[in-house]
Amino acid sequence: MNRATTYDDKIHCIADLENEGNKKLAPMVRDFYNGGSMDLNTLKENKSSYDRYRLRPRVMVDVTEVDTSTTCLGSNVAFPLGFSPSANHGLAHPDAEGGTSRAAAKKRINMVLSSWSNTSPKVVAEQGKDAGISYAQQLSAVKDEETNMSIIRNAEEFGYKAIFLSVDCPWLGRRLNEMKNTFALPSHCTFPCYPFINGDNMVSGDNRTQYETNLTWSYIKDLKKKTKLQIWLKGILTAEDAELAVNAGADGIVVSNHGGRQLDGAMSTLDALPEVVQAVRGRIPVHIDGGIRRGSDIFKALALGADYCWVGRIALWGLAYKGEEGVSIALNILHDEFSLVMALMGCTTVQDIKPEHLARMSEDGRLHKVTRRVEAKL
Ligand SMILES: Cc1cc2nc3c(=O)[nH]c(=O)nc-3n(C[C@H](O)[C@H](O)[C@H](O)COP(=O)(O)O)c2cc1C
Ligand SMILES: CCCCC(=O)C(=O)O
Repeated sequence: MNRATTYDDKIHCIADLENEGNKKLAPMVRDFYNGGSMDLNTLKENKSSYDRYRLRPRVMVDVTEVDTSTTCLGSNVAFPLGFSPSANHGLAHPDAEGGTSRAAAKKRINMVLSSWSNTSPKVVAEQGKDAGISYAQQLSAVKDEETNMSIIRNAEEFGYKAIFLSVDCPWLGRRLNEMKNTFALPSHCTFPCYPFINGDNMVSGDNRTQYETNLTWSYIKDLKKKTKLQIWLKGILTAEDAELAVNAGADGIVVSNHGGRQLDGAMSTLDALPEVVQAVRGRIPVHIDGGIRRGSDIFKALALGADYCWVGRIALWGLAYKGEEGVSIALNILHDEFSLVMALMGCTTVQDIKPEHLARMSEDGRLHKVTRRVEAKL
């Protein structure tokens, strides 16, 4: 591909999709999707961290063929990107999670379904059954273990490959937008994983929706005995917890801060990534989400040691803009951008992407070539 592709008369990059998608949303939904907790510092840092790295391109490489494919959860995928779990796709467009899933299947990338989805896990997985992609079920463990297990049993039955346990939300973050807007769900939004909810309140006093506050490492060991599905931990930010996660038997880690919606002031995920990668030492895969908006961001995360990237809000903006088609536009943009960056960086396979492809800008504006050893020091 030598010339840039046009996708849609209004959408040429993810920033365009964010603008146009947001225009179609009611303010309460727009703020719920885009917002984070408290002062939004972590939310902003997730994005700005990517700008602290510059690319060190290598030239005079034959880039006639660039292979962006990789493997994730046992599937060969088109490029190292998938959909993070995000609640309430039905607020963006009637296509909801089914549309997101069809777009993922068309592009051949993986998807994690939120336990707070408005579409059933069965229907979501059916959309991609012929595409060879993998689905994972996200779980925010609630106090009632029967409810947790019913979600896991459904995931097993409908062919999901893994449970992504969110470990960063024993208490829900303080999201000021939801307070200011008195966030309430429209009556058409239901939660198939929590079929007993029939009102506008997602997290009530009921044990079946109250988050479990006493999750500790033994929970992972117990869970591993109860299901054959892989157990991934989503929301790890430190080397210490990465080591404990490996010891507890986690099958993978997602370096995540919940898109800046939980602990404001927490490290950005790109800043946390090197210490987690170093602690894990290749024993299990390390993935990342948060703030990824361009193909070059995916490249940077891989160069710092991530095996795969996930995006949350981009799917929501795509859905808001044009349903499933909007999500496909987003994926085509990101895939094309990533292919182009690989070519211009002199990389023809994903395995070619190395720390040496980056320089980090320090506070005094100087650039420092990245090596795994230097970067792992905080
Ligand atoms: C509207 C919204 C809802 C979310 N719901 C969930 C959820 O149900 N479970 C979860 O683990 N993470 C949830 N997340 C966090 C995402 O999985 C992901 O970590 C985050 O969106 C990544 O950041 P990004 O949006 O900058 O890509 C949600 C994020 C958003 C924006
Ligand atoms: C009640 C939690 C909703 C899903 C979630 O995790 C989020 O909005 O970030």
